[in-house]
Parts: sequence; structure tokens; C-alpha cells
Amino acid sequence: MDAQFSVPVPRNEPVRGYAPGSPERATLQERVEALAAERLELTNTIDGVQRPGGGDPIEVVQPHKRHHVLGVTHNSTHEDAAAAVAAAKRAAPGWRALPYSERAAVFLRAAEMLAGGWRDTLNAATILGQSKSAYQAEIDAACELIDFLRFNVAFGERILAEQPQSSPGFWNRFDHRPLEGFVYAITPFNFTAIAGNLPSAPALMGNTVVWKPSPTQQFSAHFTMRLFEAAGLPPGVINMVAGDGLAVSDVVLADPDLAGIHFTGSTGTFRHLWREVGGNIDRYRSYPRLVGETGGKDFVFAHASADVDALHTALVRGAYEYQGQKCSAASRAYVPRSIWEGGLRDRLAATVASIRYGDVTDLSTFGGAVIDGRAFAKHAAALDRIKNSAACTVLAGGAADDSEGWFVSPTLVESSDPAHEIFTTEYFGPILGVHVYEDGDFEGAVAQAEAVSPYALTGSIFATDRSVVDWAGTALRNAAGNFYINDKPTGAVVGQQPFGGARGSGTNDKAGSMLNLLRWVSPRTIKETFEPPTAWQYPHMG
Ligand SMILES: NC(=O)c1ccc[n+]([C@@H]2O[C@H](COP(=O)([O-])OP(=O)(O)OC[C@H]3O[C@@H](n4cnc5c(N)ncnc54)[C@H](O)[C@@H]3O)[C@@H](O)[C@H]2O)c1
Ligand SMILES: N[C@@H](CCC=O)C(=O)O
Repeated sequence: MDAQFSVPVPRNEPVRGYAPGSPERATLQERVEALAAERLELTNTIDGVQRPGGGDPIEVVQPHKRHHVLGVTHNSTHEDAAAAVAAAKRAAPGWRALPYSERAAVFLRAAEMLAGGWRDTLNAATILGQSKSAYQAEIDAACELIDFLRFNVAFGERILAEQPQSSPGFWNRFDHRPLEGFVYAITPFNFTAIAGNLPSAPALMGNTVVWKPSPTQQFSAHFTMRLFEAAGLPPGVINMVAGDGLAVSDVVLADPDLAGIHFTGSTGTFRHLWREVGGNIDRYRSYPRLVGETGGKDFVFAHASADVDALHTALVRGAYEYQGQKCSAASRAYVPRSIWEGGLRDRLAATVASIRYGDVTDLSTFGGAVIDGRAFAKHAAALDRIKNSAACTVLAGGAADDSEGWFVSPTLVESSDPAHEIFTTEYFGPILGVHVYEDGDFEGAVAQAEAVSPYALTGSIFATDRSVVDWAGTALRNAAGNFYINDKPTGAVVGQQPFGGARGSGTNDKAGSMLNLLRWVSPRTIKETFEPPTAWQYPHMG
């Protein structure tokens, strides 16, 4: 249809509370129990066909109950990857030829279905497979994914509306073309919403996609793929290949039609992919767009004028929600001695010691386990090093126990050495390091914190003195892509706090904003001349 439409104005999806006795808690609990009782075949989806990958089987388990298998997936082979690439290429002409409104309608419908009947399924899958509490699943698998889908449609419309000026006698136009080739979306374990957004954002802009989710997020990825299909996504537009991605990358990164990588995960993995693309650069038809949001070592910096109650809550929520497994999690804090010794140390230690991680299928639990045995071993080793460090004192937690699930207790550490690894290394677990600085050395301590870590993702300043807020905002300008004043450094909302960091934290293309979608189009400028000149001589020639 040759018509121009306005897309619906997006609003952030309201967060449900799941309080005891509420109807939403009852239906969620039912869905959790139903999904836990199944043992699913977690297949690839290539050209709309579900079939298992040809490689080794991988059991997908509940991290908090690690012997409970939710489903079995398989590593994808070179053949699986080649089939996915071929399917993406086949689907491209038809998908890019659809009007924007038709593509947008698929994702708007997915958002609507997720806000309704699919909500419990995606939330339950995220609780079970990624060990999120009810609230953490709700703000991720339901609200953030719904927001990504709805807001992206509105951002995409703004891009299409962006057009050049025209002088009299001419008409200049931008044709916002999809990229030539296909996009490779590689997604992390920790957010169902990010995993859904990374393939769907390029697809909305007319690209076709090979999507490689994390094996430890495969359970909710399976349902996300089913949601997209149920909303009307044509076969081949998003092709999901499961497993560790090693064989998939062999094929995809060497393909001449690789047009872009949409990645979220660790800094090390993204640097590896970048190097591989560099090594293959002569093979490609275009320069692949490389978009990667990666690790963080996120800080909370408190000034002596800070509101201590607000600081206490921000540290607890910022560091220990979802077991510290948000890229935005507060993992280092800087506190003036007057506040620390004035009561915060003992109060925080008591609160942290009181937090219970456990079986998140009991919906009253604050948090669950860390994602897998590899993460558990990494945290257990870090805790051993911390306990053996003369510079560190463990004030709460410090235990790790994997008998039932991969549990690492919420841990609070005070360290006298501001260059200790606890202030520089991303553990991606529930371990918060605190450095206590002398009140008179605020500026020196800020400068040290600004430079000590290779990352620049999120950070907070707590102060009630406006001149301090102003000064710190400037001093820390490049230390965080998402900067918070008197708030925790986690919980960015789509459309409100576009998310991403720089330095070692990524290319800062701001997921959940128009800036990100710009990476998935390649504008063609068209100039039409209504009355073309027919004389070739210039006036000065007489
Ligand atoms: N900045 C952000 O917005 C953001 C958001 C979420 C997570 N993260 C970061 O993600 C990390 C945690 O996630 P993770 O443990 O899943 O990260 P990861 O790097 O281990 O894995 C990310 C994805 O890459 C895949 N992968 C690894 N090697 C690959 C290869 N050679 N080819 C293809 N795929 C490959 C994994 O299977 C997974 O799907 C943390 O560092 C965290 O800070 C960042
Ligand atoms: N956008 C999320 C973090 C995503 C990374 O894991 C937040 O702001 O807390």
C-alpha cells in the first residue's frame, strides 16, 4: 500500500508488583511450575523451521537448582551456520521490500502479545533459566523487551522522516536503505530483553539476521523466537542458531555479505570478534558495522554531603540485585570516612548479611544463583584472593556453595588499596568493593576512581551540595556513558536513559535509542532535478 502512516506514540510498560495474593503472582507461579515440569528440545530456528543443531548437546538447567534440566540444546555446526546465513540472504529481498509500517506492525504486535498473554511465559522462562527474581524478570523480560519493541518503532519512524533540504527546482531525498548483506546478532545471558532487541532492531530497519543467543539464556530465547513467529515474523528474517557460537563465527565472519555485528557481552569476546573482522576485511563487500556493548566496573561515589539513607539503598540494590550480574551493577564504591565510620559501614554490612539468595521459583526470594559453573568458579577464586589480601577486609558474605545451585553470597569488602583488583576487574557477581577516602581528599579520590578501571559504563555521584554535583559531573564526564545523580547506577529505562558506555565498555551506540537504529541503515541520497539544464556554457563565458 502506498500510504504514509504515523506509528503509535510509545509509553513505558508499567511494572507489575507480584505482591502476595495478587492475581498476577498466582498466574506467574502457575506458569513457572508448568515450564519447570517440561523438558524442552531447544532447537535452532532456520528459515522458520525448528531443528536441533548438529553439534554436541548442552543441558540448560536452573542455576539455583543446577541438577534440574529445563531443556537440551545443541551446539550449531558449520553446516547449521551456513544454512542460517543462506536463509537470511534468501529472506532479505522480500523483507526489505515490505513497507516500514508492515515490518513495524510485526514488532508492535509482539509487544502487545508480550504485554498480555505471553508475559507469564517470558517471565517464568527468565526466572527458571537465568535465576531472576519475579521483579527482576518483570523489568527485563516483560517491560524492557516491550519497551524496546515499541520505542524502536517510533525511533525508526523518526529516522525515515529525517530528510535533506531541497532548493527550488530540485527534490532531495534520503532513502534509508537496510545494510547490504545480513546482520550477526550475538547476545548475552543476563537480559532476555537485550537478547530480543539485538536481532529485532536491525530486522525492524529491513535487515535479515543470524541470531546467536547465549547457551545459558537459551530457554527464554526459545520463547522469544516463538513470540516473534506468533506475531507474524516471516521465515528467514531472524534465524536463531544455538550453542557456543564458535563454529557459527567461523562461517559468519568469513562471509562476504556480513554487513554488521550487533553484540552485547564481555569485552574480551567483542575484541576477539573485532580482530576476526579485521583479519577478514578484504573479503567483505561492505565495511561491517560493529556495534558492541560490553563490560563495566561501575561506581558509586559518595561525597560527605550525601544523603546516607539514599546511598545505603542505592548500594544494596545497585550491587546485589540479580546477583550483581548486570553490566551496570555497582561493583565499587568510594565513601568518605565521616559517613563510613559514622554508621554506614555497620549498617551496610548488616543489610548485606541479611540478603537471602535462594530458589527464585519461590517468588518471595530477593535473588538466585549466578549463571553457571564457570561464573561460580571465577567468583569463588576471586573471593579466595580477596580473603588472602592484606589490603581487604570482608565485612559480609564471602561464601560460595554449589551443592544445590551456583550460589555466591552477597559480599561486601573494604579495601585500603584503591588500585586493588576489586576496583578494576569485572567479576560480574555480587561482590562490592568499598574504598574509604579522607573527607579532605574528595578531588584526589575522584581523580583516582576516574582513571583506575579500563571501563566507562555506569556511575553515580551522591551529594546534596550542588557545586559538588557540578564539579564531579565534569571530572567524571568520560568515566561513564550512563551517569546518575543521587541514584543507583542500574535500571536504565528505554526511551528515558538510553544505555551504553565507552572506553572498554563498548561502542556506545545506545541501545533503546534512535542512535542505535542509525547503525542498521545505509542512507542513499537522491537528487531529482525537475528542469535539467540543456545548455552547457556558463554565464561568465559570454
Ligand atoms: N554494556 C552492556 O549493555 C551490557 C549488557 C549486558 C551484558 N554486558 C556484559 O556481558 C557480559 C556478560 O555476558 P556473557 O557472560 O554472556 O558474555 P560473553 O562474552 O561470555 O558471551 C556473550 C555472547 O557471546 C557468545 N560468544 C562467545 N564467543 C563467541 C564467538 N567466538 N563467536 C560467537 N559468539 C561467541 C556467547 O555464547 C554469548 O552468546 C559482561 O561482561 C557484561 O558486562 C554488557
Ligand atoms: N540496562 C540495564 C543493564 C543491562 C546490562 O546488563 C541497566 O541499566 O541496569
